[in-house]
Amino acid sequence: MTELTRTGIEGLDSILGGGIVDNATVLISGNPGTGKSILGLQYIYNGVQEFDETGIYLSFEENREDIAQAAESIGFENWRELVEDDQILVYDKQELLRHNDFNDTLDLLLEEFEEMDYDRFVLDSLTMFELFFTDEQEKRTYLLKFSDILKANGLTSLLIAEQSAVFPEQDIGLENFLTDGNIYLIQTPTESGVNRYIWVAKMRKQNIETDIFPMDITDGGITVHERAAGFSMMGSGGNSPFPGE
Ligand SMILES: Nc1ncnc2c1ncn2[C@@H]1O[C@H](COP(=O)(O)OP(=O)(O)OP(=O)(O)O)[C@@H](O)[C@H]1O
Repeated sequence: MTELTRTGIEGLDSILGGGIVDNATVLISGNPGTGKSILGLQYIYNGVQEFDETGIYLSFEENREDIAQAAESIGFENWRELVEDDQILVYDKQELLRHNDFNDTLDLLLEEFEEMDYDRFVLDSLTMFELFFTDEQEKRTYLLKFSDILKANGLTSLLIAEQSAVFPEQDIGLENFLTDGNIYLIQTPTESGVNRYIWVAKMRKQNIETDIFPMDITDGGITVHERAAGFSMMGSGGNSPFPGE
């Protein structure tokens, strides 16, 4: 039987058919503010708190203090303790961008991963790869190497990408072809705030629900409601049904 890594996010695991297949690499995409970082933090935090699994959180976007504050503000009050205890390993932007050579930094990281025994991995975000690798072939080769090493080290990974929900057949970044799964976070403006949605568009080897489901972000993080939102990305003539997408 396939072993699954549960996200522990209410509603999401059942949409995923139980969780994410162990050692898979899943792309989490969405516009700014859609909840990608919160999903990443929650995945790592739940792993430790609920499933006794360790996690690596790697951020090119924020420093260690910002990450801890974000975790605390969403209700993960013992985040710092878990980091001090090495149950969560954080690499922040200051550490990652310390070396002049991005390639060297990545190689050093991958070497370190090979000596570690962690279960979960989050990268926030892939934008750094876009900035660094101007050559598509080079980027593709590197991303394949990166994802192979994550898998070989038993890490079940979420890679965060700044991109809106689009059709898989359309203009879509190369990294979509290198991952085992694609999850999109979507928000639409309302008079009083935003409506939030999650769409599991692809998950290799898993029987997933491909409807779009509403979700909320509250204290405690993301909750997914298992009542489909009543629209789909399929058959809308190439245009996203979401205003603002
Ligand atoms: N405690 C909370 N209750 C409700 N909403 C919250 C809470 N904390 C954060 N949010 C909402 O979560 C969203 C931010 O989520 P997050 O930072 O994960 O987004 P993101 O997709 O990673 O954005 P970016 O790409 O800009 O980093 C904001 O819209 C904010 O309003």
